[in-house]
Amino acid sequence: MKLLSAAQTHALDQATIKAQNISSIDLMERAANAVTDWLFKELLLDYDTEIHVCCGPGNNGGDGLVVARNLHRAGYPVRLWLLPAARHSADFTHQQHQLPAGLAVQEVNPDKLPDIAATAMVVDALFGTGLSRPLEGDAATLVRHLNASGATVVAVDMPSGLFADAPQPAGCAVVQARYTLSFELPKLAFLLPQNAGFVGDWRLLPLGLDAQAIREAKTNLFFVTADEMRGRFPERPKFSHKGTFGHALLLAGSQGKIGAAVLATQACLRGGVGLLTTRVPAVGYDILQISAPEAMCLADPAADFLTELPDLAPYAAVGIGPGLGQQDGTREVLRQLLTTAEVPLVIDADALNLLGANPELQSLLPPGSLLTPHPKEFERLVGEPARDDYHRLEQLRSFANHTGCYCVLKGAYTALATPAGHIFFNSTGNPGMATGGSGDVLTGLLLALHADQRLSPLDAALLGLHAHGRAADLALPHTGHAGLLASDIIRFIGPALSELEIL
Ligand SMILES: NC(=O)C1=CN([C@@H]2O[C@H](COP(=O)(O)OP(=O)(O)OC[C@H]3O[C@@H](n4cnc5c(N)ncnc54)[C@H](OP(=O)(O)O)[C@@H]3O)[C@@H](O)[C@H]2O)[C@H](O)CC1
Ligand SMILES: [K+]
Repeated sequence: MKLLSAAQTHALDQATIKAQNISSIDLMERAANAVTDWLFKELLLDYDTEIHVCCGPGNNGGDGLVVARNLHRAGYPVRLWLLPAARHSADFTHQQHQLPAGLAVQEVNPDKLPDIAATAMVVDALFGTGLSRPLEGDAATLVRHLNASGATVVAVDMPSGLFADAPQPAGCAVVQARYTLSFELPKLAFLLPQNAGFVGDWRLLPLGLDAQAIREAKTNLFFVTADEMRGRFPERPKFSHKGTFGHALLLAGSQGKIGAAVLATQACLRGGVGLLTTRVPAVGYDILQISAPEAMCLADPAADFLTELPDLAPYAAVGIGPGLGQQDGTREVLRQLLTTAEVPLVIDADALNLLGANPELQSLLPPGSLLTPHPKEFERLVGEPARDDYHRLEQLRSFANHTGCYCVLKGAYTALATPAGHIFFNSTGNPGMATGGSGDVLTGLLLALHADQRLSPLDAALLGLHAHGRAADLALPHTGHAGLLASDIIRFIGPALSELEIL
């Protein structure tokens, strides 16, 4: 799915109106009816629920007027609040004239704000994609009042005060929605951790936007859905053999962190690799052989950390990082790998920290490699803290661009930046994954997919991110969030990948 800017969203509305030969009022009715249907279906409102609908002066407010009308007609006791404004949009004014006589309408008085019970439901239709500056004055006062009420706030299209595609200054008033009901395509703002407290759970409602206009809209930001991933993992041909799926090499583990090597090894095996050799320091040999008998184990001559790079000739892809430690000897293994590898590399964890601590190594990164930092590792890699999540995305894009590598930024919506400047947000996964070892599992899985000769580096990365989150989602009913372990994710890699084989 494309992520479009506020300006592009507006253009898409106009294109839809033209292509479908409808009026802007028709589109507003569709939007507001979809919101009302959702409220009826998902919130199961009682007829005595206190409902407040707060409307701003533009078309977001117009949507709110139609929602209030619908709720009133359905027999709910709705109170409608209008924000004082010098000008209103034409469609707002049109909808204001359609309000039924019995519906209570009041202008918001900042000196006597509405009484809102904590058990009430508030529909926030103050501002949407037309927000042109941070909220202040009456609008900010009302928003702070809504947030303090403790009521369940359902935002129409956007939590009011939040920009769709740019940061807002710290401390300015933004609605803290429990739900945000947006239309057809998500907004970039929904995917960034800094906005989680405003957006709440977001949903996309159908609006019937013009498919051709969506296809033609230019963007380098994408939200990757399950529908888009389905069928992208090729089924195994009947006459395949283990060579078809590649022989991978994993460099991992150090004294006290052999578990990371085990997890990455098991995940790589479950990711369908043809053959896997794992290189661990000697201390890990027995552990690995016992816990992952399907993998070959190549022990380093040193006991506690890696000091020698094996001959790379047999391998289709190499992964490095889980539990590696940052010893000088291991740094030299990384340096040698970066200068000699001619196959795709997957670089994680301490290998990233070594790249951060030794920036001269970064110029050796073979183009096309995949790096998988979490935000702290990414900060060490680029050597500069980000101002906010939007700035961090720009840093990510620029890093991928100047190194020619694919770079992940792990999070609730893990982002993948490509050398060409695209950013793909993953849609699977859950908070149970915030636990030690889940990154090691991702590395192992990504390594398996990079060794598979049938997949491009981009598809391998997208499939791996999707399947990793999906495996955790499949594990969740068995474990709950708190009880989810990295090894539970491994158990469900197979089923998660199978889902992606079928169109
Ligand atoms: N496809 C769709 O998604 C559809 C969306 N619809 C809804 O329409 C809104 C966008 O409507 P728009 O009228 O463009 O914008 P808003 O309603 O968000 O706000 C515009 C008015 O608000 C004023 N404004 C902007 N910022 C502030 C501020 N900080 N303080 C006070 N007033 C502000 C703005 O005035 P300007 O001075 O900036 O001109 C406008 O008066 C979208 O979000 C959906 O909810 C349609 O219903 C159809 C389909
Ligand atoms: K809103």
